[in-house]
Amino acid sequence: MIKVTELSRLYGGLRAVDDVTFSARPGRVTGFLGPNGAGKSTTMRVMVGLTPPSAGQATVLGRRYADLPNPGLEVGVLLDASAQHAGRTGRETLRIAARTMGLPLSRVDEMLDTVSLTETEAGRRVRHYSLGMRQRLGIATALIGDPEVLILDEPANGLDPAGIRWMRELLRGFANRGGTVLLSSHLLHEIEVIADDLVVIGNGRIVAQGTKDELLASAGTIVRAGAVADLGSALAASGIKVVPMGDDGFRADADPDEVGKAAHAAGVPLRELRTADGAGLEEMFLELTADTSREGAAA
Ligand SMILES: Nc1ncnc2c1ncn2[C@@H]1O[C@H](COP(=O)(O)OP(=O)(O)OP(=O)(O)O)[C@@H](O)[C@H]1O
Repeated sequence: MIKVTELSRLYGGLRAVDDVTFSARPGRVTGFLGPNGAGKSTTMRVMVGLTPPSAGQATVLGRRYADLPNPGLEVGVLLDASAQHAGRTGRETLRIAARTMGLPLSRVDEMLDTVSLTETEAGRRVRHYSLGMRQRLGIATALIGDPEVLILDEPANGLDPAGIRWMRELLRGFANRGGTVLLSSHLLHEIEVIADDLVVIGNGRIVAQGTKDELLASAGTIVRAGAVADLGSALAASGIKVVPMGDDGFRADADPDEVGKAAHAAGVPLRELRTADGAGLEEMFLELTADTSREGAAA
């Protein structure tokens, strides 16, 4: 369990993290989603004691990270795969992690196997690793202490499609065994396929949170018609809020039944009527973060 309570972190006048509250629960993968500069990394750095909060707190398994006696046995962390010591081999990196945590060195081979780094690759220096290999090594280091909680910042960066699928299955298995996973991403589709719960952040503030299913359900209905102006009037007359989609339709804040009835009552023939589901999450993400993303601000 990870709990973040009324957390703020200021850099000079900038509120990088602004009164953020959420939790990540055991048995679930929680996706921490937001555009560049939203405050994801800062929040995660506070969680693992690398950055002090300006206000509020973050606890892992009921305690501040700094108060965990042997944190690697409870929380696996991967914040920046490129920050690993470039002069060490993969195997050395894992041996040091195992020694620091007081683990048998047999864990090193187990972890190399888990993340599919070969014997030869494990013998190479990290400076010669690709980003994807560094991510695998970082995940191996995070998992070596057999922790209950995983905190991963953009773990899919640099992984090829097969690597992304592998990681997805690994994290799913971890959560299914009762583990807590928090992973950040600015890649909506990556998060959408893996996460059970979502926390969306923009400009340091939480803009939406809930189960993925709840957020998808609240994404509304896609509706299109040849007579798009008439459709707009019909929906407005029924008190249904809409956002334009393309030049012939809307995303409506209502379920398809209501939208269909409103169009039917006004005699507007429809081209399309469906729940927004998967496609809606992207739109919701862009909408929720429109005030906060660079593109939104520029627009
Ligand atoms: N040490 C620091 N000093 C000053 N400003 C900082 C520092 N660390 C982060 N910031 C600022 O805080 C804000 C949030 O940054 P953060 O790295 O947490 O965002 P992020 O959501 O992880 O973004 P990305 O997806 O690009 O990694 C940004 O405006 C960033 O410039």
